Amino acid sequence: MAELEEEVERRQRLGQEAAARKALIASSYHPVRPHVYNTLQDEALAPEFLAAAEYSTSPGADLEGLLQRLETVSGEKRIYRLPVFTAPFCQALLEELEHFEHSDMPKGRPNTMNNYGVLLHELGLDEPLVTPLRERFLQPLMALLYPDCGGGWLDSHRAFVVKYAPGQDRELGCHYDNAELTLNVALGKAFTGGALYFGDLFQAPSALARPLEVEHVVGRGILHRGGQLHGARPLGTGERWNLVVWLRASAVRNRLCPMCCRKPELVDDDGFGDGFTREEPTTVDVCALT
Ligand SMILES: O=C(O)CCC(=O)C(=O)O
Ligand SMILES: [Fe+2]
Repeated sequence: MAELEEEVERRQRLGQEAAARKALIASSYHPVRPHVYNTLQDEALAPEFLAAAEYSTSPGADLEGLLQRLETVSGEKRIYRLPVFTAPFCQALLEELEHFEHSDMPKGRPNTMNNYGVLLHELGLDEPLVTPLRERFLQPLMALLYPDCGGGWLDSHRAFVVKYAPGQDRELGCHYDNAELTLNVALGKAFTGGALYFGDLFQAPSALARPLEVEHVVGRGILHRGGQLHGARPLGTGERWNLVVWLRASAVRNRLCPMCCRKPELVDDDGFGDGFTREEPTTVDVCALT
């Protein structure tokens, strides 16, 4: 019980501590690649990603059409892949993240599983980079790929970079994400090993029976459901930096917490917290439209 109470208190402090780190970083951190802080421009995005997102917002777009514009890694597991950022943008973002990692700024770690890497929100990269990426590009794609998982109702996210290197974290245990949907983009550097493996949805019996191995390809992003069991194999050589965006739809998680599968009991928090809301997002009653 003491351990549990301590963990509850730790979690209750997270929001405030993150806000304090964010404020300090905003006032004293000097970026090395300031242009990654500019509002996301189409030039930063891979042509394939732009084309898939543009198709998804066009009238009459459907799943079949979108599937022609991205790679289906597993139809059965509904795992997809496509280039997300241009190589120069991946490089610039990586340089910025590495510069931050080497700075003496305070660092909140991505989650309970990763000891290295950074939270993009604390770095001030949510507003210019991740929020536009979610709203303008990921939402239309996800609405077609995963309409049943809140893909069309994404209203918050938790974005972080995970880093694997010799002498640091080298692998990631099997888990499911605190997210309805996840984007995982390999930013670099050069590395061997570190493939992702995917089982079934975590609720399924023997969900890890025959895992599917998926190699990371630098510049490409993997899309999957948050509840799909997965982990990362040990890094062989080099360093691996990946941008992970846990995408959340309050319309889905307000009904059922994706971690414990129960009706959530909410506690006030700063910012987006874990993506739950007290109010339902305004929805359009399509049956009332005539
Ligand atoms: O190491 C990876 O690429 C996977 C990271 C991941 O699954 C997570 O942070 O939720
Ligand atoms: Fe994950």
